[in-house]
Amino acid sequence: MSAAVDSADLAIETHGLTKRFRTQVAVDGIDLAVPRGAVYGFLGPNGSGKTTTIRMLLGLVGATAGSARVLGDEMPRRLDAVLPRVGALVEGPAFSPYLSGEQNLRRFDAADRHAPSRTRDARVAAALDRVGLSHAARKKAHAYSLGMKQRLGLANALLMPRELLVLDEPTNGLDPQGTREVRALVRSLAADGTTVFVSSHLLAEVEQLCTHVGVMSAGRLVTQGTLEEFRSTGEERVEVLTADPGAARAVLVRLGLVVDGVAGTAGLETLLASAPRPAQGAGADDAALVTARLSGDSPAPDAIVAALVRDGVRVRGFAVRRTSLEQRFVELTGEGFDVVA
Ligand SMILES: Nc1ncnc2c1ncn2[C@@H]1O[C@H](COP(=O)(O)OP(=O)(O)OP(=O)(O)O)[C@@H](O)[C@H]1O
Repeated sequence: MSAAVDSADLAIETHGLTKRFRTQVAVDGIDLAVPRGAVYGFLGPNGSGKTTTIRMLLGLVGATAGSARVLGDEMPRRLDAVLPRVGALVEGPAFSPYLSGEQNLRRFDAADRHAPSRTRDARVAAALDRVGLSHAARKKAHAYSLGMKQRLGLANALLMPRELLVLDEPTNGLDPQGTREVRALVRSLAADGTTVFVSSHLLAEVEQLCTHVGVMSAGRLVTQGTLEEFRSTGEERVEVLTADPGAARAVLVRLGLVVDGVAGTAGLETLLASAPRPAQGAGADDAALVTARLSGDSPAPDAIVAALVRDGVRVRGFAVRRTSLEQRFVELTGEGFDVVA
């Protein structure tokens, strides 16, 4: 799905990246291409290999095979040059519950040999401000809500200027308010031009936040590209509710559509929900639903209806539907997605 992009324009690039645990292949030869400036949603069901990929990108675990470049440098060989430019939120940082948010950040910053102590106070204050925690800077971390803790984790990732943020399920376990806060923060960081690589098992989250998407399924990257490309690859189908399914099928075939099937009345709920109620005495009992795929050469929907009517097909309902993103994900991964926002 994705067009070739120059390596220099990529914040993350992997080739055949693989991780095997004993007999299990957790990540199976993936070729990631994350353009600089993108908000890249790394989407997949639980256990599909997202965290393992992120851990390899950050040099937290070695790859079994393949290569990875982060911000143009090979990982993990150039770890020391790369990591200072990357802010990461992988598993929540181990904050000390009895220190304040501010004290926790100072402690983490002091442990970072790239962080100048001279500017520490200002940088800690700026990071707290950035994530909206200035008011709670002196509060002990144990008194923070989950959303606040997650924002403190992001503040930690932002103590130094970063070119790339890598966030592993940043809204996992948060209540709706915390989720909104973290998403708004990610959006504002992206608006500053920071490349964001964010994993999620929530389709709605990726739709709301991301410019690009990569979909993992059982260790494989099954698709990647812009969100727009992804939306536009959904197929369009026409659905005809009719008492003359045989004649309808013949017309659709003549017009060059690929007829998927003819369903009995059991499958009609979706169409009936959006179609006008059949007139009395013309109930759906004797009707069937004929579905067919549209292609680029297919006539316009109104021409299809006209052709059906011209041939005497009694059309009781007609709809054009595009495969939803959710259906696309299910098709790609063979698994149901958690689509809760
Ligand atoms: N250290 C490990 N040892 C053995 N197997 C592992 C290890 N880490 C991960 N796995 C396995 O690799 C597969 C991928 O796990 P991973 O955590 O990368 O998936 P994920 O997409 O991030 O899922 P989740 O959202 O649940 O974290 C899983 O089957 C997991 O059990």
